[in-house]
Amino acid sequence: MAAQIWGSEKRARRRREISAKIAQMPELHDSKPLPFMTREEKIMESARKLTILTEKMGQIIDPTDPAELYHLNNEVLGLEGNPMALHGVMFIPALSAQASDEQQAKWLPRALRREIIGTYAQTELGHGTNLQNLETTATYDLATQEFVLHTPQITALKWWPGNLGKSSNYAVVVAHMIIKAKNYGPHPFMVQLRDEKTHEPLPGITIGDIGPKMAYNIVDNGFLGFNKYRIPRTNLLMRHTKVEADGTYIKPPHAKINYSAMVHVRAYMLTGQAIMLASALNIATRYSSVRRQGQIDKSQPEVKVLEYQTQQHRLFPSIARAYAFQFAGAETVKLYEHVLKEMKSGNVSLMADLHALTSGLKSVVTYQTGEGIEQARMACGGHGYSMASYISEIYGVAIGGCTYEGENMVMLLQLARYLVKSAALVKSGQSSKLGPLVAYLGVKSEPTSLIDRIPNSGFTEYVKTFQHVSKRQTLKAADMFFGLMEKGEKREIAWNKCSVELNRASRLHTRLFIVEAFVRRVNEIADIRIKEALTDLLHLHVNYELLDIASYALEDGFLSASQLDYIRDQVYLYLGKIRPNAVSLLDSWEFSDIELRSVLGRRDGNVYENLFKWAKSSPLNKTDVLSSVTQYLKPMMEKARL
Ligand SMILES: CCCCC/C=C\C/C=C\C/C=C\C=C\C(=O)SCCNC(=O)CCNC(=O)[C@H](O)C(C)(C)COP(=O)(O)OP(=O)(O)OC[C@H]1O[C@@H](n2cnc3c(N)ncnc32)[C@H](O)[C@@H]1OP(=O)(O)O
Ligand SMILES: Cc1cc2nc3c(=O)[nH]c(=O)nc-3n(C[C@H](O)[C@H](O)[C@H](O)COP(=O)(O)OP(=O)(O)OC[C@H]3O[C@@H](n4cnc5c(N)ncnc54)[C@H](O)[C@@H]3O)c2cc1C
Repeated sequence: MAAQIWGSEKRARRRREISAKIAQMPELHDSKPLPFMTREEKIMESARKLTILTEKMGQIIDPTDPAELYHLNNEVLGLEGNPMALHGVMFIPALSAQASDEQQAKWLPRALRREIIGTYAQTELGHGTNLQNLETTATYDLATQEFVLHTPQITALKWWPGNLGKSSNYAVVVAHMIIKAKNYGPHPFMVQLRDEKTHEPLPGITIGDIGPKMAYNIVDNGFLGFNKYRIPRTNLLMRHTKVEADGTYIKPPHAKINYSAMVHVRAYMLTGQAIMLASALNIATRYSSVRRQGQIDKSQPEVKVLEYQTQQHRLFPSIARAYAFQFAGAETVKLYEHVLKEMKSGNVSLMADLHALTSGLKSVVTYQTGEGIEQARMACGGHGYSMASYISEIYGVAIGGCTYEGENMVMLLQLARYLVKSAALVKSGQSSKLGPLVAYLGVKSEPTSLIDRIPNSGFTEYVKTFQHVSKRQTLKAADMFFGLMEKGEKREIAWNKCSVELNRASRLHTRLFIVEAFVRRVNEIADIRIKEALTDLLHLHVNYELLDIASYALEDGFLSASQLDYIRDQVYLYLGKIRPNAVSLLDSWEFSDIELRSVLGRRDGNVYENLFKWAKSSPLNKTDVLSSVTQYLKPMMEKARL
């Protein structure tokens, strides 16, 4: 099963080997539990481990393999980020995709050797979503052949970029490029921020940390202002766009090609989200099979809380989602790598499809991951609320994904633009022009679902039902939009008035893709036992998801009330079938105790003793009487007694 999750037996084996090596290297372990550290201590601890990793990485992993690097990071540095998180996640990908060969030769080896630390600085205090209204300017000075970076007002301060505040000394900065008074829109520039020897900010740069956040507090998300700060013309990233010495602008082959670093993260973050969901579920499911509370049959002893159907209903559909996201994420990464290769050789025709797909997936996956992790926390009762469970940290990190790389509603609306264009093709009789991901929009469906009518139909009838609801909602939302425009409404106003319906279509389309990716994967599996276990999970997934969106299928009679009862019964049937495999389905992800960082989710199940040990190690317990008591509470009580 681990081979299915991680992509191959070799990958699963390598993960195990890497975890085993890390287990033997105490210098790479947290020196004390992260929740007991201050933010400064955590950053220091992370930097300490990071430098050891830079030295010893080659002994543990193949540093050129992103999957091994990701695993090493998760084990050693953890989810809360690290002082170089953005260096790998966005700085290097931005340089790789947007810098010319000559620029790459100059900067990439230095970045890869970690001679310099970089980040991606795009979002500002006043604007994050609407890139057209970013306010930082890069004005070309023809006389000196330099760009002058400037922050005209406080809202133009860069705000949020990870590791910008304290750790990075370089950044890819996105600024509006102005040449001879003409604004060419946002473009990426390579900018040195700090002196390489002293790490002091360079003159003309104002920089710092934006303060503590809901989670991710090891990352020094930062602010950055420029006061007429000059960089050479050749620091504009010039793989796709060029500016010649005389100010001549050569436009890129696709208007949005400079957005590729964002698409990179949107594609790769899906499996990251799946891992976080599976981690929280691993903790909750293990704990639920240790925790005994109450009886189902009063004549019997107390049961493990995992025996309760409500507990299974709370956890198991999310287990199915974690697998579904992992499989959909793996497919998306493959597609991304393919499109990137094509883009590098000048073919930009697949960018729109990839943008639409990753926009929808990013939104649905992060939202449902957040939901699943929060349910996992509640499933652990009181102990879930303790930082000893570590679930709250996983939650805080995971839901950051609903916001970064494009706020979820906004990204769903990006997918909706693609769906509406596709609907227009269907309406004008041009279904043959639909791309493969939306081809179903042009296919006539049966009048009613055959879900419970065709025995042994595999998952075909389910897929058809998902296709039907997605198609219907897409065409309905598109009709609403076209209808408003026909009535004379301006395009943008009509769009806004339909945007809730449009986003519903985007969610349904994305959920269909996730179901299809799961079905594709299960169909590929040769090992009978693995196939059986995953088929059970897929049954739970399709029935649970369908129940969740049933109103769309009920409103036009595609599903009947009796079919809904059938689907509900299937959910209960598969909850019971999955119960014996539940812990194994999560243990198959092979998270080590070091990686999980959870007292509650320990592999050995020795929860209570370790919770007590954890509580005793709280800094508050170093002394029996705190100074808050001697200074304030004790005098107060004494005064009251007089
Ligand atoms: C390697 C491992 C990675 C693991 C990762 C795990 C964890 C990550 C950890 C921590 C977080 C780290 C980093 C976070 C970083 C950031 O958040 S960086 C900042 C991200 N910011 C955003 O995402 C901003 C969101 N806004 C946008 O993307 C754009 O403004 C928006 C697309 C909303 C609109 O752009 P705009 O230029 O204004 O668009 P127009 O209205 O002019 O045009 C829309 C048309 O353009 C098409 N389009 C837009 N984007 C793309 C694209 N990327 N590719 C292809 N096409 C694109 C769009 O489809 C429209 O086309 P039509 O007009 O409909 O044909
Ligand atoms: C943990 C974290 C890490 C980050 N790291 C980085 C980084 O490394 N580099 C970087 O540059 N940035 C980074 N960011 C910033 C992040 O990319 C932005 O916050 C994000 O893109 C959302 O933009 P915003 O803050 O402007 O939200 P807003 O756009 O102000 O969103 C507020 C509300 O307005 C709604 N809204 C906005 N526009 C529309 C619209 N057109 N239609 C409908 N609704 C709309 C949204 O849906 C939302 O409900 C990070 C953010 C976080 C939380």
